[in-house]
Amino acid sequence: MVNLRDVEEFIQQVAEAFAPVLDYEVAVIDDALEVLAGTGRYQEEINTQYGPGSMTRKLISDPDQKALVVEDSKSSDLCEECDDRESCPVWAVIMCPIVYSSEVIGSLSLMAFNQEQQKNLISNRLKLITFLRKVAEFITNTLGEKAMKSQVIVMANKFKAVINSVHEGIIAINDQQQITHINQSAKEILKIGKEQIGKDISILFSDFDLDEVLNNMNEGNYLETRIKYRQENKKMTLISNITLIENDNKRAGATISFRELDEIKKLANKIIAKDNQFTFDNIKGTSEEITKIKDDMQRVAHTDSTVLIRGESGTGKSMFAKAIHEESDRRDESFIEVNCAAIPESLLESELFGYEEGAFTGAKKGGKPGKFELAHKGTIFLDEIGDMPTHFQVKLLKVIETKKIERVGGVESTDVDVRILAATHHNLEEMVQEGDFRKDLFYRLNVIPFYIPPLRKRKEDITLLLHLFLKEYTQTLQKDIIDFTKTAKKELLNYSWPGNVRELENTIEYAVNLETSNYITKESFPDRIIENETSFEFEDNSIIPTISELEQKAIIEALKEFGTSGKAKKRAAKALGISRATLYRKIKKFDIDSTHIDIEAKQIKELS
Ligand SMILES: Nc1ncnc2c1ncn2[C@@H]1O[C@H](COP(=O)(O)OP(=O)(O)OP(=O)(O)O)[C@@H](O)[C@H]1O
Repeated sequence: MVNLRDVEEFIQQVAEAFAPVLDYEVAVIDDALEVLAGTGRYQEEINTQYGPGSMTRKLISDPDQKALVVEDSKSSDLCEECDDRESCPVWAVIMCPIVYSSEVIGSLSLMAFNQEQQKNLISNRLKLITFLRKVAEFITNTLGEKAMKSQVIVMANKFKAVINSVHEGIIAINDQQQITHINQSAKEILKIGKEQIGKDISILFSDFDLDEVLNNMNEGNYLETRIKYRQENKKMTLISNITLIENDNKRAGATISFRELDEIKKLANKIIAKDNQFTFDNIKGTSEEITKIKDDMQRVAHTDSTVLIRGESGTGKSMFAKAIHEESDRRDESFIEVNCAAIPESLLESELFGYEEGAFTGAKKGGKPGKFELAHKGTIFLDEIGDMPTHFQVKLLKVIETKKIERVGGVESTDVDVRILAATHHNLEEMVQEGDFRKDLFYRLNVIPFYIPPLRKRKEDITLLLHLFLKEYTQTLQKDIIDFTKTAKKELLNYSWPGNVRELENTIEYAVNLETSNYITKESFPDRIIENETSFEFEDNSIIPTISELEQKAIIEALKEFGTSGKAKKRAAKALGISRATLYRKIKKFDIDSTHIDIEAKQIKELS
């Protein structure tokens, strides 16, 4: 909101400048009816406030009035309501409004204090009104300029505050490549001060060439590129966004906003880690084997030694690798996972070691860092290492031994500080024998070996995981399922789980989806689980059922066949070749739930 008081001094100077020339007294009154400036008698009235009957009030209430003229203050209607009419020394007045944005914000008047002045004032009224209106306009313009200036200052301060509060470093340059602005973050990232202002940008970024940047800009007039920054001992790669500044369709300079590559990697890593939370706590299992593996891994996590994790597919090798990284001192740095089996042979080198610009047709501008570079200071997880082509194994071995990588098409090698974790389901010893895996690489990787036993070898974990996933999927799928029927559970415990935890999880998700009752029945299992049942029981020595299990199974089958009523149990006992009392005792011992058997028997009957 503008106020005439903002230019009070200027108005007084204006009044004093033209009052003597015109030979009238001048007064400027604001919209609070206070005298702001005045000459002669009015100088003493500065800051005096007029009452509501004053002429300025009349101008304010009717903004269309171009001017008010009092030819004789004693008889004019305009002075009728004025409190000072009787004592007023003024003979005649010409008053013009001072208008700002269509609102009257004050008045400018010329006053006659004797008869001669009165006569001249009235006879020159038209000329004087035109003059006063010009002066009023001049005051308004000055006020506008002042308001604009302070608005520009406020905006510049706000802009500065915003620019200084962002994490990106921002440097603005003019058309001559001279630095015009450096924000706070840029000063901190590059460890520079404002003494760089006015200098050529190449003093900071030696490779920077505005003409070249402009040639490579895309349609939105910006370019994403990497910038190398070297200063004394400091060397860093910046990920930058260069935007063209245009004025009247001509280039006026550019802004370069940037972040340190390492900083971005850390940030991305934190976000991913937060989402996934891969810690040892997320690896479920109470079996002796899993407990020991978790304990040992937590111990070796803090070293930089290479770890090779072996085990069948789906046993959780990737989970363990992520957990090692999360437990290690590198947890705040990148964890880069590479599935060696999924990368086409021809791309392995550029994916792992990166490439320089122009290394091959289709190579990206500015080149591309490889997985090893991205994992710098962090961990690289080489999954399915057994599937890495033999000719590439030599290159990998060299990197592991020298801790240096060379980008495809590059001439310089770069140091990489990376902890290596690897995994495979292949029998690497056998592969070494067959000549499919290099012996030297095997030894380099097999520094700390871990073997994750298959699920069928740790029945305790099957039970635990069954219930964990059942709980998880009943919640996710919003089903009202309480448990597995005993038969269903047994079926699952007897299954060989060739796909291990991954297969178990999928099976439970499948069953929870299909199940319509409150208990998971074996009918909700995928066919392979049921079909695999018998072959498995005698296939693997480790899971030959015990006599007690067979006994339990026979009792359940008999109860399903004959039913669970008193009479039915008598018949079941007979069929089993045991006494009724023995049958009751065994039902109690094996905790066989008649309700489940009834549900299942009913469903079997309905299906048959
Ligand atoms: N102990 C466990 N606790 C909870 N979930 C597990 C466990 N082991 C494996 N999983 C789950 O099983 C699935 C397979 O795990 P992961 O990918 O780590 O296995 P893998 O051994 O690396 O398999 P592959 O060799 O096929 O790559 C994942 O969904 C994982 O969450």
